[in-house]
Amino acid sequence: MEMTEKTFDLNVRDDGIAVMTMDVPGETINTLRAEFVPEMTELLAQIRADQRIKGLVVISGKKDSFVAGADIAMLDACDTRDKASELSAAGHQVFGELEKLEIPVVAAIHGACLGGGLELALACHKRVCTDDGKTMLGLPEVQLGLLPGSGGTQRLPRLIGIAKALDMMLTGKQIRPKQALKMGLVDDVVPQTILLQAAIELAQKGKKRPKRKATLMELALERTHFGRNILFDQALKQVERKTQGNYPAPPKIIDCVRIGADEGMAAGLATESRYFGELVMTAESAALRSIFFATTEMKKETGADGAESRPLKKAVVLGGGLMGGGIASVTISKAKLPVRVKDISEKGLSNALSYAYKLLDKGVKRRHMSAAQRDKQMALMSTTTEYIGVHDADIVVEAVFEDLKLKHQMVQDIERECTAHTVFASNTSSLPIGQIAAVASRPENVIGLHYFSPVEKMPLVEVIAHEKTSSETIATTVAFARKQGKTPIVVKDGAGFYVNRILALYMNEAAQLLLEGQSVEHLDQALVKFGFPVGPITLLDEVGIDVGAKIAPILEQELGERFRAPAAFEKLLQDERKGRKNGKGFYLYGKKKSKKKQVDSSVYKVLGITPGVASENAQLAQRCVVQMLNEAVRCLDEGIIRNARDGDIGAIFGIGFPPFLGGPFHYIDTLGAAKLVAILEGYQQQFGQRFAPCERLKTMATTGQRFFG
Ligand SMILES: C[C@H](O)CC(=O)SCCNC(=O)CCNC(=O)[C@H](O)C(C)(C)COP(=O)(O)OP(=O)(O)OC[C@H]1O[C@@H](n2cnc3c(N)ncnc32)[C@H](O)[C@@H]1OP(=O)(O)O
Repeated sequence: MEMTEKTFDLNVRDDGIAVMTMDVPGETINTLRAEFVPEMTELLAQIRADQRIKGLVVISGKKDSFVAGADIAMLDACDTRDKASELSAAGHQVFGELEKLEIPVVAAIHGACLGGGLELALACHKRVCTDDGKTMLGLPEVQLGLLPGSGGTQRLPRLIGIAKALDMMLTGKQIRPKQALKMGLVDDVVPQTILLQAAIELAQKGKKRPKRKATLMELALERTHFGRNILFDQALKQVERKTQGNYPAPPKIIDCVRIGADEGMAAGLATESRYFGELVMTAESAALRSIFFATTEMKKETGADGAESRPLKKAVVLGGGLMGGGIASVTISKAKLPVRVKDISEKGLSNALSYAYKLLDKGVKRRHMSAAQRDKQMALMSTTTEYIGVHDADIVVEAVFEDLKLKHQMVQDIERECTAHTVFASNTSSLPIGQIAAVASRPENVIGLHYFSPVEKMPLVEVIAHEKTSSETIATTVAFARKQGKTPIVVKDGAGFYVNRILALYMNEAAQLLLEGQSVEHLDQALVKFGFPVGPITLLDEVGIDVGAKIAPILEQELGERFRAPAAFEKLLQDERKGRKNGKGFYLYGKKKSKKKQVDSSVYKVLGITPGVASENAQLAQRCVVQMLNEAVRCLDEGIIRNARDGDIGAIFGIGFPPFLGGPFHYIDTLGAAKLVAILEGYQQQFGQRFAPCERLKTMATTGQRFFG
C-alpha cells in the first residue's frame, strides 16, 4: 500500500526553532512503524542542511498521547528473528541520527510516552512533559515479553542511573510527571497550555543540561566494574525469584545493560537488537502480545451486540463490608461517580468510609494525589441506614450476606425505592442470578456483577446475565465496571460462573494431593514455579476455608461429582480453621511479621495425614492444571463463556493463570488437544472419573482443531 499522507510535519519558525510534529494518519494513537524510518531519515537530512534551524522540538499531533511505542501488530507479524532484529537496528540508526544532530533537540511530551515512544524521547537531548494525569512515561516492553529495542536499555541507564533504569525496565512501571522530574527522566514539568512554548525555550537554551547528581548508591555501585557486578547479580537473583525462570526477557534486559556499561554503547545496542529479535519470536512474547490484543478488543465491546449503556450518573452499594467497601471505593476513585452506601448498621457504613479513605490516603502519602483531591473524591461517597437518597441511582450493586432470602428482600426494596430503569447488580459468588431475579417484577434489570477480592487490586469482573436480563442492562453494567477500571467478561448464569468453577477443580486437586501426602509448602511452591502468583493452599487461606466449604456443595449439586471436596476438609472447619481472616489455617499468622510464611504443622494432625515423599514439581502442577483446562473447555462448550478469548482473560485476570502461557485456551493450543487428552486419560485410569476429558477436547484431539488461528 502506498503511503500518501505523511506522518511527520516540519515547521521552521522565524526564531529558528523547528517543530517536528508526529501524527500517524488515520490512527487515534501514534505508534512507530518501519515504514516511517525513510521519512524520518529524509527529514533529518533536511534539518541538517537547513542553516536557519537552531533547535528542534519533537511533539505529537495527537490530542492525548505522545507515542505509545512500536506498533505491536507489526512486531507480531515478524516471522523470523532477523526481521525483528532489523526493525530494532533500523530504530537505532534513525534515533542515533537524531541524537547526533548538532542543534539541541527537545521532546515535548503529553499523554502516553511508552516503549519506543520513550526511547524516541530519550534520543532527544532534553525532555519536558505536562503535569496532566494522562502523562505517563515508561518502558513496558517486559510486559510483552520483550526488551526496549530502540536504544532504551542503553540510554535510560545513562540518563537516570543503572538501578533506577533496571527497575523501570524490569517492572514496566509507568512514571508520573512529578516522579519523572525527580528522577531526572524529564527536565521540566509544565501545564499543557504552555508545553510547546516551554520546549521551544529549552531548545533555545542549548544542548547542555545540568548534570544529575549521582546518589551515594550510584557512586558506590554503578561506577565500578566490581560494584556493577554486585548490582547485576542482585537484579538477576531477584528476577529469578519473581519469574521462576518462566520469562526470558528480564535476564536479557540485565545483560544488555551490563554489556553497555562494560563495553560501551555500540556493543550494548548490537546486543539489544539481537536479543530483541530472539524475544519477538518466543512463545512467551506471543502469548503476552495476545493478551494486549484481547484486552484492546474487549475495550470496544458493549457486552451485548447492538445495545448501548444507559447514562451512569449515580450508584448505590448495599452492604459496607469488605466487598461493598471495595466496590464503593473504586466507584469514587476510578469511575469518579457519586456513590451512596446503604447498610443496616453504622458500623458497616464507617467500615466502607474508612476503606475508601485509607486507599485514597495511600495515594496522598505516595504523592499520587493531593490532600484536596482526596477530600474531593471522598465527598462523592455518602452513607445511609435507610433508603434515603437512593431513588435516582442508575445502578445498585448488592454486596450483602450470601443468603437468597436476604437478596430477594434487596431486590424488592430496590424495585420499590428506585426508578424503573435502575439496574440491580448482585455481587454474589455462588447464587444463580436467575434465582435472585425470581422475585423481581422487573427481572430484565437484574444481573450479576462478580468482583474479586481485594476489589481495588483485582482487574476482572464477571458480568452474569440470567435468561431475562435485557441487553441494555448488560451494556450498562459492562460500562459501569469499565468506568471502575475493570475488565469485564460477560458470562452465562450457572453455578460458580466461570472463574470459581475452573478454580474449584484446581483447588480440589491440590487438596487431594495434600491428602496423598504432599506437604503444604511443596504444593504451593510447585504451582508458583508453574507460574501462578501464589500457590493453591495459600490461596485457600486467603479466600477462606469456610468460603470454599460453602461453595463446594453448591457446585457439586449443580455440576456433578467431580466437584466433591475431600471429606477430610470438614475437619478443618471443626477445628475453627478459616484461613487468614481468623488467623488460623494452613499457615501461621502470628502478630510478628516474619519474612517467610511458616506452615502450621498442626494442620496435618487435624487432617490425619503425615507428609511423605515429595513428588516432582512439574507432576504436581500438571495434575492441578489439567483439571482447570478440562473444565474451561466445558465452560466454553456450555456457553458459560462466549469465546476462548474471554476464557483466557478471565483466568489470567481473575486467578492469575500464568500470563506467559496466554491463558488456558492458548495453553491447550500450545500443548495440543491430543496431548492433553492423553494426559487426562492417563490420570483417569489412575485416579478415576474426575479426570475424564470432555467431549469437545476429545473431538479436537482427533481433528487437530485449535482454539486460535
Ligand atoms: C522497540 C520498542 O522498544 C518496542 C515497543 O515499543 S513495544 C510497545 C510498548 N508499548 C506498549 O506496550 C503500550 C501499549 N499501549 C497501551 O498501553 C495503551 O494502548 C495506551 C496506554 C497507550 C492507551 O490506552 P487507551 O487510551 O485505553 O487506548 P487503547 O484502546 O488501549 O488504544 C487505542 C488504540 O491504539 C492502539 N495501540 C496502542 N498502543 C499500541 C501499540 N504499541 N501498538 C499497536 N497498537 C497500539 C490500540 O490497539 C487501539 O487501536 P484501535 O483503536 O485501532 O483498536
